[in-house]
Amino acid sequence: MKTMLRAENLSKTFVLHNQNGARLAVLHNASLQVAAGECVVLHGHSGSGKSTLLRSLYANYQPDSGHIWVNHQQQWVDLVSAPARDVLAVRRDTLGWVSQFLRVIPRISALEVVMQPLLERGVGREECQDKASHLLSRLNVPQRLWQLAPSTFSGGEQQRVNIARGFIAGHPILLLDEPTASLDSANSQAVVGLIEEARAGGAAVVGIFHDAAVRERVADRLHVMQPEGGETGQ
Ligand SMILES: Nc1ncnc2c1ncn2[C@@H]1O[C@H](COP(=O)(O)OP(=O)(O)OP(=O)(O)O)[C@@H](O)[C@H]1O
Repeated sequence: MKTMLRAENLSKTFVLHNQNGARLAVLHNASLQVAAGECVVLHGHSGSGKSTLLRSLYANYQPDSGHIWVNHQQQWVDLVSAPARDVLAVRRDTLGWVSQFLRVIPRISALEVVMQPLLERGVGREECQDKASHLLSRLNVPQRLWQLAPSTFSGGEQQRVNIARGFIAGHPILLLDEPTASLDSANSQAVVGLIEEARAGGAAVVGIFHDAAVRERVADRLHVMQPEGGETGQ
């Protein structure tokens, strides 16, 4: 199967400058490969570095060493050393991200928030709107909310807008940070359905899922984080 994402020997130590320079070694030579059509779930105790690894894969955190190779339009790009404009291009076309929380933009409607990643690719408004409506319906976001800004939505409603936004562009690689954390079981099932479809369509998925039932259903493989600040592959 085609490899889409290859992280090699990632190390990350946080230095807390405002706390006497305390150092927290979180990742030590973490390596991970994900193929098209595969879902790898990061697994380990609280504080073992799952979010740190996932954020590094999205280039939100800069590792101290190592490489993050992304198969971007048939070319390998190393996110650790790529210039910012290349990171943005990879995020627009190849690497999708669903965070735990929606970053709400005042006065922008839920529909518009969901459409944004596709609009940025130059897709026509009508098609974006159709896809956004379809996703919001699947995720049970009531139509009366679609034209409203999500700032007043419940936590679960905001999260479902966030998930619709994360899935709309059909990115070939998807990074999912606890996408079902604030959802009830019916809505979790809807998200699981989206993940399964994305995977069947060839997406490479890396995720964190605290819900064991969701994890067992979506994971092809677990990537076990090594306790005590170290970390190993699979
Ligand atoms: N931005 C940061 N600055 C300093 N320390 C951080 C930062 N982000 C994470 N850490 C530390 O790194 C360690 C790993 O955190 P991380 O959030 O990656 O763990 P996790 O496995 O995702 O945990 P959980 O399952 O509880 O969400 C923790 O000890 C945390 O305090």
